[in-house]
Amino acid sequence: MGLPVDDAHNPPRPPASTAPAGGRAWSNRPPGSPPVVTVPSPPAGSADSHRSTEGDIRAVLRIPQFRRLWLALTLSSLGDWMGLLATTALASSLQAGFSEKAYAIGSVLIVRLLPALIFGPFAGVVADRLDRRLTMVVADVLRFGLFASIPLVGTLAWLLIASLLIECVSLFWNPAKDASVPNLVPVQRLATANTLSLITTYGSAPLGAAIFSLLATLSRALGSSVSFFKTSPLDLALYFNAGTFLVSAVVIFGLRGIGRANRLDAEANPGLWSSITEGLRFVGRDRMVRGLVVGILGGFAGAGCVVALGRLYVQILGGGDSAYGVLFGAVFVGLATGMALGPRVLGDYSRSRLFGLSVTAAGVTMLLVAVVPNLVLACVLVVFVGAFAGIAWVTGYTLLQAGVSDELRGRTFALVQSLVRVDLLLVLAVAPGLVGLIGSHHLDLWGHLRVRTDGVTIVLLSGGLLAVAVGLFAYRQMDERKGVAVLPELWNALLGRRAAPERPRHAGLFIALEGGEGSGKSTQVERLRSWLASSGREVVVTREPGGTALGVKLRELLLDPAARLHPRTEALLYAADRAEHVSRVIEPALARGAIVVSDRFIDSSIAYQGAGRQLGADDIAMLSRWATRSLLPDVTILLDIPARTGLARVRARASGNGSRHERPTDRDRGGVPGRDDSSPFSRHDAVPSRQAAGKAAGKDRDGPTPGVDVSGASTPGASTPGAEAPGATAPGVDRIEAEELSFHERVRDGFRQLAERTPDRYVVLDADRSPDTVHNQIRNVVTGYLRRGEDDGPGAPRPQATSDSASKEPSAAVPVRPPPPERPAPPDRPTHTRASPDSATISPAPGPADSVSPADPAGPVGSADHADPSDLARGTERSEPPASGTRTGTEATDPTDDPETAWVPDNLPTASGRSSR
Ligand SMILES: Nc1ncnc2c1ncn2[C@@H]1O[C@H](COP(=O)(O)OP(=O)(O)OP(=O)(O)O)[C@@H](O)[C@H]1O
Ligand SMILES: Cc1cn([C@H]2C[C@H](O)[C@@H](COP(=O)(O)O)O2)c(=O)[nH]c1=O
Repeated sequence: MGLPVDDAHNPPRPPASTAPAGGRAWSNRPPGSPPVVTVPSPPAGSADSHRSTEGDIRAVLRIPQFRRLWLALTLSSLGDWMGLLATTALASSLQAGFSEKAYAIGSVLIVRLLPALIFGPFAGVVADRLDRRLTMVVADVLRFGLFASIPLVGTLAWLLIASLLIECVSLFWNPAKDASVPNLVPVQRLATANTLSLITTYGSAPLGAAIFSLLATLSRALGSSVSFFKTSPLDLALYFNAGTFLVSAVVIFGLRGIGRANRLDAEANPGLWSSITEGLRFVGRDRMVRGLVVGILGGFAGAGCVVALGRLYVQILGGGDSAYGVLFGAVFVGLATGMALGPRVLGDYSRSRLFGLSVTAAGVTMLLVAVVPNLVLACVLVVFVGAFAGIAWVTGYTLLQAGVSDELRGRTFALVQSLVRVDLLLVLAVAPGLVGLIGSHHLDLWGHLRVRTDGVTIVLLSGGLLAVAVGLFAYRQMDERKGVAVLPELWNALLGRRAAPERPRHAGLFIALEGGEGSGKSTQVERLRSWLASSGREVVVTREPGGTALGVKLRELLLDPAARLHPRTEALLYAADRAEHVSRVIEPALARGAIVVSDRFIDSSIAYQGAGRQLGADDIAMLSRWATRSLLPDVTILLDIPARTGLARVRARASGNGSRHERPTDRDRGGVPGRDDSSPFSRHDAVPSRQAAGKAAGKDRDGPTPGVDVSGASTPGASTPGAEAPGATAPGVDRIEAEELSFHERVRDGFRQLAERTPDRYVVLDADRSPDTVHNQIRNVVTGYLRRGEDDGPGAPRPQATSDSASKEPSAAVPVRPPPPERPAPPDRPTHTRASPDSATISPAPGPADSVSPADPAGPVGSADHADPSDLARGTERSEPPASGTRTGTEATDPTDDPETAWVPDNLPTASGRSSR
C-alpha cells in the first residue's frame, strides 16, 4: 500500500449490472469526457436522511461483507504506516554518518513515491481486469513476504528494492479495494463507506506509530537478555508489520462478495499527463483553485520536511527510535484532531480565509519546531503543526469539492494528487540531501548560548518559511472578504459566535426606499433616478418583489388577491424573490460601481411578514439574510406615513383618481443595453409589476393622489376623503394592500422600530409632505453618501454594509456598518462637486428659489431635477462643510430657508458613523 492518498473523491465504479435504478450513471460516457459521478441522496423522508454521521457509520459497518473489507483496510493501513516508520528508521540505523543517514531515509521515501507517480494511472485499469479478491489476497501475501524479508536480508540495498516492490504491489491493492466497495454497500451508503475508509487510512497512523514505539521500546528492553533484539531493535516492528498483511490476506480471502469486474473501461483513470494538462488550464485560470493548489503543495512540502527529517531531528534533540515514533504519531494525532475539530470549532468562519490562515499557522509552528531545544516541547508543537495541516486539508478539500464544477472536479483532484506526489518526491529527495550538504554544526554565542545551525534546523526553518509564504499567497489569492479585519472575525468564530458576514467591498452605492403602502416610494424612486442620471454614473433602479424575470412571476403570485398563501409561504416567496434579485441584479450592479436604487428591500419583509404577519422579526431577518448573503443597503430611506393616509392614496390611485409612476425602463435606469442582468426592466420597457399582478389598475399614472393634500400641509392621518375602509377588497387593490388597517399599522411600527434600532443605515422622512419636499430631503441624504464616496476616491471600493449575525441582540435589526456620509450641506449653500468619471456630480436639494409649486406638484418645477448637469460639470467649488450643529432636524437657522426643503434629517449619520441624535 502506498503513502495513503485520499481516494474518497474517486469512488470506484460498480459493475454495470449492479448499478441500481436511479443510481449512479456510469455507462454511455462519450470518450474523452470527464467521468461524472452522481450519488443520489437518500429518498426524501427516509430514515437515512435524518441520521447522524455516527449513525450512518454504524449502519454501514453492520454490513458483514463491508465490515470484513474495512477490517482488511485497517490492517493494511496500520501495516503501511508502521512499515514507513520501520523502514526509514532501519535505513537510518544501517548507515553510520550523519549525512549518510539522511540520504538513506530520503531514498526510502523516494522509492515509496516513485511507483505511484509512474504506474499510478494504469493500476486502476489493471485492477479492473483481474479478479479483485484474488488481486488483493496476492498483493497482501506479497507484501507480507517482502516486509518479512527486509530484516532477514538486512541491507540498505534490499530495503530499498523491497520498499519499491511493496509500493508497486500496493498500487494494485488500492483500486481493487475501491472498486469492490460498491459491490458490498448499497448506493446510498457509499459516501459514508468512503468517509470511513478515509478516516481509517489516516486514523491508523497514530495507532501504527504507537505500536511502533511500543515495539521499539520492548525490543530495547529485551535487547540486554535476548541476542536477537540486541542486533536490531527494529526487526520486531517489521515482523509485526508483515503479519498485518498476512491477516489481511486471510480476511479478504473469505470475502466472497467480490470478484472479477463485470465491466471494463479503459478510461477508468485519466493518465498522468492528461490529468495534468486537462486540469492545468482550469487551475491556472481560477484564482481560488490556484490559491488552493499552491497552499496544498506548500503544506505537503512542509509536512514532507517533517517526515523526511523527523528521525534526524529527534536524534539532534537526544531522542531515539521511540521518540521518533512519538514525534511521528504526534503529527497524525494533530492531523486527526485538526480534521475532526477544526471545522466544528471554527464553524462558519470563512473557508477561503481559513485555508490560507491554517497553512500559514502550520508554517509558523514549524519555524518554532525547528528552533525548539526540547523534545517534549517539540512533540507538542508538532501536534499543532499537524492540527493546522489537518484544518487546511479538510478545508481545502471541501473548498475544492464545493468550488469546482462537477465536470472539472475529477481532473482537478487528479492534478492535485499528481502534483502532490511530485511535490513530495522533490521535497523528500531534496530535504535530506540538503541536510547532508549542510552537515552538523552549531554556533556558540557569548560562550554559553548554543545556536543550532545544522542541516536539519536550517531545512526545517526553510520549510516553515515556505509554508508561511504559500499560506499568505493562498490567503491573498482566495480572500473574498478584503477589508474585513482578520483577527476579530477569527476571535468571534473561536468564541462560537458567527462572524459578521461582511461582504467584499464594492464600488457602488446601494440605496433602498422603504415604507408602507402609498408612502410615495415609487414616486420618489423615479425622481431620484432622474436626478441621479445627471451624475454620469450608472444608475440601476429596481424593486421588490419583481426585480427579475422570475421575480415578476413571484410578484404576480404574491399580490394576486385570489391567491391564498400561508404566511410562511409568503415569507419564503419574498425571500426567494430577493435571493434572485440580489444575485442577478443588485450584486453585479454594485460590483460595476453603479448606484442601485431599490423600491423596497429586506426591511419590507421584516415589517410586513415579521411585524404585519407576526412571524417574528428575527426569523424573517435571518431568512432574508440568508437569501441575500447578508447584503444590506448602504442607506435605507424610510418614507414614514400613517397607514391610513397611505392606504387612502393607494385606494384613490386604484379607483383611477390617483397616479402611479411608470416603472422605469432600461434606458431610464441608465442600465447597460444588452446586459443580461435578468431584470425584467432591462429586457422590456414594460411596466411588468402591476400589470403582471393583473389587478392594480390606476397604480401606474403620474401625479399625487387628488383629494390628498400634497402641499406639505397635510395632517397625518387626516387625508382620507372617500377612501374605502382598509381591509376591503377593491378593484386594483392587491392582496397585501387589502389587509386590514391594523395589519398596516403593525407594518408601520415595524419599520419605525427597525429605523430606531439601526440608525446607522436609516433615514426617516415624513412622507406626508409634498413630493418635491420629500424629494429634496432625499437628495440631501444621498448627496452626503455620494460625497463620502468621492472622498474615498472615484470608484473606490466601499466596505459593504452587512447584517451581523454574530449579534445576540434580540432585535431583528442587526447592527450594520455602513460608510457614514458627511452631513449634507445646507440647501441654502448650493454645492457643485467636481465632475469625475466615476463619481457623481450632484447638487443637494435646492433652496427656496427652487421650491416646488403646489400648482404642479408632480412636476419638478425648478426642482432638483433642474440641477443643470452642465453646470455641475463646470463647477469646481466644493461646498463648505456645514458648521457642526448649525442645523438639526427641522430647525433652520437661515430665515430665508424654506423650512421644508431645507430640512436635514435628524438621524442622518455623521462622518463618525453615529446618528446625530
Ligand atoms: N407626497 C405625496 N403626496 C400626495 N400624494 C402622493 C405623494 N407621493 C405620491 N403620491 C401619490 O400617492 C399614490 C401612491 O404613490 P406611490 O405609488 O409613489 O407610492 P408607493 O409607496 O410606491 O406605493 P406602493 O406601496 O403601492 O408601492 C400615487 O397616486 C402618487 O401619485
Ligand atoms: C418586498 C416585500 C413587499 N411586500 C409587500 C408590500 C407591498 O404590499 C407589496 C409590494 O408592492 P409595491 O406596492 O410595489 O411596493 O408587497 C411584503 O409584504 N414583503 C416584502 O418583503
